[in-house]
Amino acid sequence: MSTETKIKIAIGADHAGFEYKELLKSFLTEYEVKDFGTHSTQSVDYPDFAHPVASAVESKEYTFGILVCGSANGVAITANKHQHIRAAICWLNEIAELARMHNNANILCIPARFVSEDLAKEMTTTFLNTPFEGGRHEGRVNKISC
Ligand SMILES: O=C(CO)[C@H](O)[C@H](O)[C@H](O)COP(=O)(O)O
Repeated sequence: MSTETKIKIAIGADHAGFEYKELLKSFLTEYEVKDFGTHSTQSVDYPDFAHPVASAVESKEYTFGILVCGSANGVAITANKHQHIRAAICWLNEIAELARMHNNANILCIPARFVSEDLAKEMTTTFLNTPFEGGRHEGRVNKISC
């Protein structure tokens, strides 16, 4: 039994992202993942699930967040209302990489209705394994918070 501490991930979705959330939970075996819901495909309101994930990351109890909805717009708009959250909508693997390298994003937002399951998994792996570059990007990121 490894005693190595696992990186903690907060994950959430609305009904449109539910199936991808379940897919990613089963994929993220190397992490400690907390599921903030929703727990079915019954229609729900995305802010009810994006806010708790954003709060969990903002508190630093969780290192990263993953949010999934149909277009990713709803969860991203909601999460970015939180002062210390940088939620990035990603639809290409390179965008997920740049979200971490250049923007130090701490929440990955996935548009379930517009990307394949394989791409969702690829972007998640990239996002979680790409460090922030710092340097010229540090000052830019520090200017984001009002
Ligand atoms: O916020 C969104 C749209 O920009 C999300 O994609 C939601 O998942 C979507 O609005 C849900 O749509 P539905 O018709 O209620 O399933």
